[in-house]
Amino acid sequence: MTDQPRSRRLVAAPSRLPEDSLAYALVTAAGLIADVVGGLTLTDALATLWARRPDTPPGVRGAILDLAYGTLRDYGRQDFILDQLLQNPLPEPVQSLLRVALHRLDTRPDTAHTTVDQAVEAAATLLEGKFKGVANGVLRNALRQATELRAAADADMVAEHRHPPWWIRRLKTQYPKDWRAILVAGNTHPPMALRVNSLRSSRDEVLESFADANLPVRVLANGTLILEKPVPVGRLPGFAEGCLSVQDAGAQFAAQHLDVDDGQRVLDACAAPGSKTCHILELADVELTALDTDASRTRRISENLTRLGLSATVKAADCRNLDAWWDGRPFDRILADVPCSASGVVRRNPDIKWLRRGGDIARFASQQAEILEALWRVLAPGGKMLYATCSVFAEENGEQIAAFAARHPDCRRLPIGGQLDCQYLPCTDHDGFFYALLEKAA
Ligand SMILES: C[S@@+](CC[C@H](N)C(=O)[O-])C[C@H]1O[C@@H](n2cnc3c(N)ncnc32)[C@H](O)[C@@H]1O
Repeated sequence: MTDQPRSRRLVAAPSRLPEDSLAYALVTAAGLIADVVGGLTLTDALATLWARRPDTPPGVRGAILDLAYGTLRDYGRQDFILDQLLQNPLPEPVQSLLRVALHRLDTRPDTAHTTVDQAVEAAATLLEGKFKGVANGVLRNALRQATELRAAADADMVAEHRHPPWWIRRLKTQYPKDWRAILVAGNTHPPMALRVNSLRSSRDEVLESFADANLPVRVLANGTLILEKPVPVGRLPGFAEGCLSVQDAGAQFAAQHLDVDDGQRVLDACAAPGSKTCHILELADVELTALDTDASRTRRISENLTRLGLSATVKAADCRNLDAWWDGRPFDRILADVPCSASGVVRRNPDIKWLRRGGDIARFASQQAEILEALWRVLAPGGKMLYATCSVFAEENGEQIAAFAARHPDCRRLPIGGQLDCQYLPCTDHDGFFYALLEKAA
């Protein structure tokens, strides 16, 4: 995905394909991939798709999502293979249809011929069917040359690791030992992780209800429940009653590391959609202000608070603009869960790795530095601020905090689990997160 003009071009699946056919899922997923190639996030592309086709049955939605997410996880590999098979890229969305079909050939070799037939059916409905023959030829060549193509892809850095070159190089420099494991984790399917709302239920009660519902689950050291197989939230016993929330185990460390106590005044400065806000309120009886600059996303904070039976003051404001939201009373605890590259959560948002550019990291870092400066002013003497990102890049994490501490003699860094830079690398159990706890001199 190179620097393309950011455009919206969702492709409507032609109605003559039956909705429950593989061809329909392939062509619809191809439209989503073409949107991402055009610069849209997958979340936005999906929102548009479901708004246009609200009656899509759950099974069809699932098939489209699997293909779209899987294709974006593997994107670098399919483009490498298409480069070997095509003289010039085909116009969108045909090129993306081939990406999706290659992804399916790779992951479902048992149904290779069905995939090719259905992809050709799908191609017949795009751009007046002009590329049906080419699609057929390319996919059949991909099957015939599978062994050679696989070997060539394994020898190419981007095709092998399925991340952009600048990203791989950065990780190699910053994590000489772990870069490969980080990339592998970024290409896996994320687990469905849950948080128990201790105000509404106990972990034992939840475990019992899951056993009754035949939903196998395991418990991590920080209390996170990991479902063996993801299910729609509607099937989770106790979800509607506010006993549970969906939240990655790495994200659950935020409220746990903030060190909150009853009666404190707490600020969650970048709070939407409010997962960590709610977790803090489940852990302690505090007076909490939840801020977010994005007014549409602050509504999600309020919805989550209501579902879980919690309350906080929710405001839409840029936390750097103190005049817009601060009443002058300092906070005992501040969570600064700042906007970041999200490089630690690419397995959940695989479009991110292709949409980001290397230069974005410095832009995030300077925005984060501004947020830290503003929030330090509203922290009470003796108070603590937890800085958090879901990034693995040092510029946004250790380097950011080292520079901040150097600028502020009244800042003392407190260890978390024995470490000043608490970097959780993405792995089977959790996404990648960074935490640093800062105390202001009394
Ligand atoms: C990592 S997300 C927060 C996730 C949230 N803490 C949670 O756990 O649900 C970062 C958030 O920061 C918000 N944001 C970005 N810049 C901001 C600013 N200057 N002031 C307040 N919020 C900001 C974004 O709108 C986004 O919702």
